[in-house]
Amino acid sequence: MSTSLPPKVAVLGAGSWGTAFAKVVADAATAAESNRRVVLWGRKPDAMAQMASTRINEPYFPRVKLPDNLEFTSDVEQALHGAHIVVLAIPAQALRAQLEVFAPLLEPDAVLVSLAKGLEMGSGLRMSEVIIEVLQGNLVAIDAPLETISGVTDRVTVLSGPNLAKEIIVEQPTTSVVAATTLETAQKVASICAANYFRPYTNTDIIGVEIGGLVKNVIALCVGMCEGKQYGDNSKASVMTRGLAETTRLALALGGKLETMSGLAGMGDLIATCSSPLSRNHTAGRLLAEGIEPDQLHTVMSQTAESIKSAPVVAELARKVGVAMPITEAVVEVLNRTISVEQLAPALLGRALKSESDHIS
Ligand SMILES: NC(=O)C1=CN([C@@H]2O[C@H](COP(=O)(O)OP(=O)(O)OC[C@H]3O[C@@H](n4cnc5c(N)ncnc54)[C@H](O)[C@@H]3O)[C@@H](O)[C@H]2O)C=CC1
Ligand SMILES: O=C(CO)COP(=O)(O)O
Repeated sequence: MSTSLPPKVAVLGAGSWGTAFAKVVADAATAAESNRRVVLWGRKPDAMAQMASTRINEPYFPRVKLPDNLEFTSDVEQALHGAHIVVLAIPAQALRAQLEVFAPLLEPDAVLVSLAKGLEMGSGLRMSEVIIEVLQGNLVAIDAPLETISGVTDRVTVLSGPNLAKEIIVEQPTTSVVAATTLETAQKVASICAANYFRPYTNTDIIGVEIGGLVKNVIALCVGMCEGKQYGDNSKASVMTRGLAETTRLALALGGKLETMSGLAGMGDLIATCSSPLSRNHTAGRLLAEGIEPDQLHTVMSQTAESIKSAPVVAELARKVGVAMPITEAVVEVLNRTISVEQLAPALLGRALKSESDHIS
């Protein structure tokens, strides 16, 4: 990358979180009096042209004027040219196909930041694993040196935490976590998104941060069902707490760290998503309890609720590594229509009694 160009961040995906996060990065640049460029890319040319002229993302945040230093484009080549940090705000199941298009256009030293909270159907891979696989595949295809190929791992980072986009877009204060293989890379990413209403922490537990973020969506779906059934706070607190227990079991089995699960990407995000009517996963659960069929959810909501597709993949991964995840299994049964929402509580409460500290089941 030429040193004469200003630093540049590209945010790919102009949905709810991509737009809100691009605003965070643009505001962070202003606060730091940096000449860093921030570009938001979306796949729909008309929508991006309208955003460029009005500075408003009408379908998602019709009342929010986006910052003057945020650029908009539907031309991915233009977005990625000179970008030293590339943020991926594309839903989990679409990420691989999109990244295969983006990969040849990336700057060779670009750091990637994954915002998605899901597991890939079919492969069962976490998003950081999908990104590494695609980027390395692209480098192998062009016969890149081995150290360049293995170096990809250190350029892939994850950002997760209690980050409801609808709160962040109106600048309500929050925190988040950036995870990378090295603290140095995590700090580099944290430095471009530290705004006066957004405080990113850093750690090196990519597995824990990703598992916390994606499993809490499944738990939020279950809490949403409680909400829809008008169960009270005892029920919801029980699902959240036991949900964190099974999330922790899975994270540890995969190599994640215990302390991550009581941090922002574990407990923090779980509390935010399970408690908030703004959460799409929580909303999806409530709608199921109100009688909407699982295959109608996406149409009714018109926004991504990752747990609908990730829940069966989480359950499969847990079975593969020998971890019991009863709440996740029960949610999958509701999504498959093997049991009804009414049968969810009896199915969970009727299991054999056990010690609370039993880490196996
Ligand atoms: N909205 C939120 O509050 C937060 C969302 N996330 C995660 O961020 C990810 C993205 O979610 P949202 O932005 O909320 O979803 P969204 O449903 O608001 O937007 C998704 C965007 O991706 C675009 N898209 C869909 N398929 C695409 C494809 N094949 N290629 C390019 N673009 C495509 C859509 O056009 C849309 O603009 C999800 O994994 C979600 O779990 C994480 C934290 C907060
Ligand atoms: O991940 C989120 C908050 O941290 C957003 O949750 P939803 O995808 O359920 O809206």
